Amino acid sequence: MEQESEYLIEIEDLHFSFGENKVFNGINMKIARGKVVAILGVGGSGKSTLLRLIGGQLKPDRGCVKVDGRVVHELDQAGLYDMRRNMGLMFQAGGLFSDLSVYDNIAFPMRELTNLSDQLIHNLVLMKLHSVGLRGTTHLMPNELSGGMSRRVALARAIALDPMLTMYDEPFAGLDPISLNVIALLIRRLNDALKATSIVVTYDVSESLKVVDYAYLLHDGIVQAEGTSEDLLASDAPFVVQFLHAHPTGPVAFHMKSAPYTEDLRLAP
Ligand SMILES: Nc1ncnc2c1ncn2[C@@H]1O[C@H](COP(=O)(O)OP(=O)(O)OP(=O)(O)O)[C@@H](O)[C@H]1O
Repeated sequence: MEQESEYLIEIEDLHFSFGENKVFNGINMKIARGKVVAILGVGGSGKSTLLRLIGGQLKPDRGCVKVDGRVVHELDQAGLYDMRRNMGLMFQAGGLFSDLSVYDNIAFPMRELTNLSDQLIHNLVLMKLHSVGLRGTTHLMPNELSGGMSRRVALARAIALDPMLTMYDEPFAGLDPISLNVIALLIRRLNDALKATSIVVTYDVSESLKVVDYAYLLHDGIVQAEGTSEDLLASDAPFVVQFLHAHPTGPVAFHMKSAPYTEDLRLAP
């Protein structure tokens, strides 16, 4: 029997463009099973695009993403379905269904993707809500929750089917510092309790580095730096220093790539 790799995700020489816009120019990553890994980068550096390549919603131009040993872009429909069933995704700002109660939001993936009985679903929904500290909110509608609470419900929904991989896209965006801390610790705790693997995509460096095992810094289509939180915090590489300490000047330019200003102005009517 083939031996299981230590790595759940292996990304090899990944190239990807949206038309002329080259988002990845040869990315390599290895994400070990059981770990919580941060993908860090400024807005537009391709973090969400990377999640879509891992989930098989996009296909690489070159290179590949392997999940659990299988090349994602070579999977057929059944293979993709099977893989996605084992992935939990928490979108930016939670993405709860606004017309479903908290209970029904969490039951939704169980009803859609399993044949579990209503009784079992009931118990599982309560267990998931209990794990995020919100068992008392089953009857509430999303618009009755605070930002931090709705993020916790979204987290419970992301882990509804005990996924082998949970991907969090900007889980901290728009939260107050206490809620943010609660979510970060929950991501860590749930990952360890489920013996799962998690990817956290975020620009929130300080919060994520407190709870992750490893982090990758994306910029200009490549991995600019990687390492444990300790490695990155101790690094004196200019890019890492600028990014970690949010300096407005340094290798990360304020302006997006564009034609020279004078040329652009001349084009104006
Ligand atoms: N569907 C799309 N079609 C065309 N271009 C896209 C599409 N989605 C993203 N892009 C472009 O790809 C690049 C990477 O975007 P992406 O959303 O992955 O970055 P990000 O790091 O997640 O940004 P943010 O933190 O702001 O969400 C950007 O230049 C963006 O404009």
